[in-house]
Amino acid sequence: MSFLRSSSDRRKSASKATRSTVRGGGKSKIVVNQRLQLNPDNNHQPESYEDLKSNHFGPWIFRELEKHLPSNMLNASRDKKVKYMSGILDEYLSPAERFRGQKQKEFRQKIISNYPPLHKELYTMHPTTFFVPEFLRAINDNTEDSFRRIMSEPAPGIFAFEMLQPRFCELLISEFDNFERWVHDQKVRVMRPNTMNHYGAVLDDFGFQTMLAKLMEDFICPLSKVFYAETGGANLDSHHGFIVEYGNNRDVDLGLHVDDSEVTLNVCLGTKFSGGDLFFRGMRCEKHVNTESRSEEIFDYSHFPGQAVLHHGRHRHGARATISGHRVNLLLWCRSSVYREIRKYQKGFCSWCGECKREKEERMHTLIDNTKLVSHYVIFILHAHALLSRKMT
Ligand SMILES: O=C(O)CCC(=O)C(=O)O
Ligand SMILES: [Fe+2]
Repeated sequence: MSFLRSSSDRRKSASKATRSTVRGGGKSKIVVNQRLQLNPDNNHQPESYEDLKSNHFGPWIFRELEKHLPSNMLNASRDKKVKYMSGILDEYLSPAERFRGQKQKEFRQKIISNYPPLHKELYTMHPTTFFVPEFLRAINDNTEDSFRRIMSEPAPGIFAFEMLQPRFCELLISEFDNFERWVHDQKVRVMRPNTMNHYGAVLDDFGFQTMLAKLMEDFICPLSKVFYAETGGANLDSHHGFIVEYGNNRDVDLGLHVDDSEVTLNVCLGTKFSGGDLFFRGMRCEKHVNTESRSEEIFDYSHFPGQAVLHHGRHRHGARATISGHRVNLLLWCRSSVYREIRKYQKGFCSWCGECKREKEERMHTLIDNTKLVSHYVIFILHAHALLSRKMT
């Protein structure tokens, strides 16, 4: 999903949303539809859209867009505003995206209206029962110092901290098991979390969308604004939340990959297992995703239940084989449509990609070497010239 799509699409949609051409008497004139105001009303307090079940647009986009509504819409009912804004936002989607979105919505609605949850209390955010007190305190204090007090940064850009209460982890695994049993008994076909995990489930598909949106908005965004501001973390606006599962008759390991996310939260839920270490191999842009790692980029990490790891989605990583037991993790891929749009227009070296940095350094060295060579040559010529002119006099 991307909020603003390719440049030509965007231009087309934007002009559709703001003005239309009326032909009459051989002349054409522009009629302003007033669907949005160019300048936001910053004094207006937008509604909360946390619970919105939009497949494409996060609550953040609706909140920002609300400030651009025409004045007669600003105080309309929330439902009316949602309908109005969805109508405008949908113009930014391709027919294929709209179709996929509609299918996904129907699929989710079907599951949600039939699946009986086992632990209803998990489906709405209860910070004090979900999180350990130290994590909550750090988020409430909301400063880089308070975050760093509870986090370690064992390798650049990778943060580890205790996050979830043991009881919450237990209940989430039990809810996931219950869902798996239901899927099996009802012979429902479900989507797996991604192309690489063949087990596990998408939490957003069976009722967790609102809770996970809140998890991202209130508990991950404060961290990502500080630690990943330059790489999309400043404006995360959608998520993909899922469970992965390894062990006997399940996935064994996960090969080296990058996530479809700007920021990834990976929390180990349990249970008892050996092996399953995470391994990291440095950040790479799209162009350099398959290049070699440098020794300083190689980093392995042992995860334990309740422990969270936060990393950039383009930080290459994987999970080693789970040798024994059952390993279950909660993954939240957090995305920024604004950042993705900006990236499309960025050319040349990428400041965070290890290979771009290496290429840049190499070019700098070549440039310096060439400059040195030229200056040596110039000095040599000057000397020779001086010598010759001395001899001639
Ligand atoms: O198994 C893990 O902990 C890693 C999972 C992961 O990287 C992913 O699903 O994207
Ligand atoms: Fe991953």
